[in-house]
Amino acid sequence: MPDGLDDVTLQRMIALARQASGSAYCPYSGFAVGSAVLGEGGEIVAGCNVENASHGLTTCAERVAVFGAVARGVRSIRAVVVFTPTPSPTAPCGACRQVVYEFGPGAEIICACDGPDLIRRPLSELLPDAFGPSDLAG
Ligand SMILES: O=c1ccn([C@H]2C[C@H](O)[C@@H](CO)O2)c(=O)[nH]1
Repeated sequence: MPDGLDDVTLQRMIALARQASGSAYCPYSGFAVGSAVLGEGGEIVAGCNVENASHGLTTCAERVAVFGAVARGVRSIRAVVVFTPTPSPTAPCGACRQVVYEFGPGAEIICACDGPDLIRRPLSELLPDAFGPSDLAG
């Protein structure tokens, strides 16, 4: 796996993402999501989904976590955990994959849930041939 995410850090990320899902503001969907982002220096920043009465302004947990990490100075993301309190794991939406790519093209994505299954994939598999900063360089 990219950058060898150790099990202690992974379990800590899952615990923080699970805790963050408890703060989700999701009165419209009832679908609570928590996320935890691991920065290059080992910092972990969590987020939850925040819905809005306009629906279109809803922000996913992963983006809340990424933006929170960036606001704390993180510029390189090693891994992202997505937690849903469901029997099987949920993969991140396309918009969140693109946002993670900006700061972590080599990141590992881990999808955890209340059941035993865990999805672990490099972002490069979830978002192949991605558009990114280098496409604007020329
Ligand atoms: O990867 C995902 C997918 C969905 N949601 C949120 C958005 C919305 O609040 C609810 C239902 O789509 O789940 C996330 O936070 N992350």
